[in-house]
Amino acid sequence: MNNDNVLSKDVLRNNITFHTESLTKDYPSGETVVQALRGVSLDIPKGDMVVLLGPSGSGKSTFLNIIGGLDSPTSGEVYFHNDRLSHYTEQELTRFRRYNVGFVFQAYNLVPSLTALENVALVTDISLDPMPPMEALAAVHLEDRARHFPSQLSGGEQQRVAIARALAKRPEVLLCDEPTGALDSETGIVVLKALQEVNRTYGTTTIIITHNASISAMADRVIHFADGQAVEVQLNDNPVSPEEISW
Ligand SMILES: Nc1ncnc2c1ncn2[C@@H]1O[C@H](COP(=O)(O)OP(=O)(O)OP(=O)(O)O)[C@@H](O)[C@H]1O
Repeated sequence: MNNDNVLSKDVLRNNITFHTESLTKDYPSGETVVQALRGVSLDIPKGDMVVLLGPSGSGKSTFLNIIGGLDSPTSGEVYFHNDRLSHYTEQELTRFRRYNVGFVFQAYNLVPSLTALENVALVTDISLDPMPPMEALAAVHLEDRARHFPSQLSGGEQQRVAIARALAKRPEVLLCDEPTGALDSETGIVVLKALQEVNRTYGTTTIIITHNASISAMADRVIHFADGQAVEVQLNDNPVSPEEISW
């Protein structure tokens, strides 16, 4: 990393995990271009539970992928604290993801031939200061399923293993793209409860994309996307527990 990637001292943002400025992302599509993001400027404070809401195609996943270092913007800036991700090389992005970001997707992406514990341990092998895999499973209340294979676990349990795997490297950030998208409401609530507990216990900044507006009741901050822009940010002083959400 060179000095160009460090924000100047007068705007140091220790309590802001992500800061974006006029972020755009264009995808070529045949003869035309899809403008997936059209100038997104946001702050995501450290430790917040954030929900991203918005219609299909409004740019939520594109935004998440860019702040998570999986993709690069066409223009604009992304800072992770004082580090300018938008100018990182591929190698720097890989290191950023490895040490700072846990991803949870709608598909659990567990290795079928490994037990729950072994799936979590895969990640701790390449981390700087990992959690013991059993501790990560305990954080999502799955100690008693540690020796089970994915096929022996329910969908909700598999998603909780995926959360444990993301958590085990002690990331500052958990980025979750439709984590309950494949689950029924009862199971979805258990998964959201696991995410809320992780956020509160470890202070992990947690960003959840969902189509389900009722989930926003558990967030500290709700960001509404429409047509490639963040059109509204709502702050919630009294986030509820997932059990209180009417689905
Ligand atoms: N890799 C890509 N190549 C081309 N177009 C893309 C690519 N990724 C996203 N897009 C387009 O960018 C726009 C925003 O997509 P994005 O997936 O960010 O929206 P979203 O709000 O997450 O939608 P959903 O809720 O359906 O997942 C869409 O029009 C989409 O088709």
